[in-house]
Amino acid sequence: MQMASWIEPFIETLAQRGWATTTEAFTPDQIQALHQEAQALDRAGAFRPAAIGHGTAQAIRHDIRGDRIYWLDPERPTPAQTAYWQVIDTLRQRLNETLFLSLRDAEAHLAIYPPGSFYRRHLDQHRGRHLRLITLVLYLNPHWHPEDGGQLRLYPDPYAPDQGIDVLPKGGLLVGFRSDTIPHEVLPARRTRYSLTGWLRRFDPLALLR
Ligand SMILES: O=C(O)CCC(=O)C(=O)O
Ligand SMILES: [Fe+2]
Repeated sequence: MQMASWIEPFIETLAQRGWATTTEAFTPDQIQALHQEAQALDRAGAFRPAAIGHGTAQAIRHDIRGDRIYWLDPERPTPAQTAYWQVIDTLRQRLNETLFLSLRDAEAHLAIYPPGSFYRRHLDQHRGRHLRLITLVLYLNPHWHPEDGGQLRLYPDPYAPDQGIDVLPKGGLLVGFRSDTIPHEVLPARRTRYSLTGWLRRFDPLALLR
């Protein structure tokens, strides 16, 4: 199979400036299928309020993070999720080959931000745990406009830490950025905002002890 043409420039840009976007990773049909799945799962009550922190320090804090989430089970993918994992895995392998990363696996959750909700500025690595290296956010929102809010604001420049770059969460857009170095936030959404967020993780030596 020929390598999808978006992958090489996406990885090169990600390596150079720490973040990259593409609209070519998924077809409109794939995005629509994932969006419908998210809505059906939500109607079935499958989403849970997202917590902050890790382990026993977990807490629900709507003043920090107001989305609800549904973790995908990579062992039991739906057809729409199979297509998603294939793209994520191709990207993971290609990142390993070109940047000599040792990305071992991925985890991903669907997220729904109801109107008025947001996620304050943060990094995607949990304190004391450095497994997540690359964050990949795929947006599932048809017809999203600037007045709908919900922008992802990235702060990629350590020398201008408050200079943000806004990304509109339009359906079909995939954003990748370094989980360890790029602070980011989700601005308040004015419509229900759908996304599928994945993290590429390196090998966890502690897993051998469990
Ligand atoms: O949905 C987004 O644009 C980013 C979400 C995020 O930062 C996270 O889930 O850690
Ligand atoms: Fe994040």
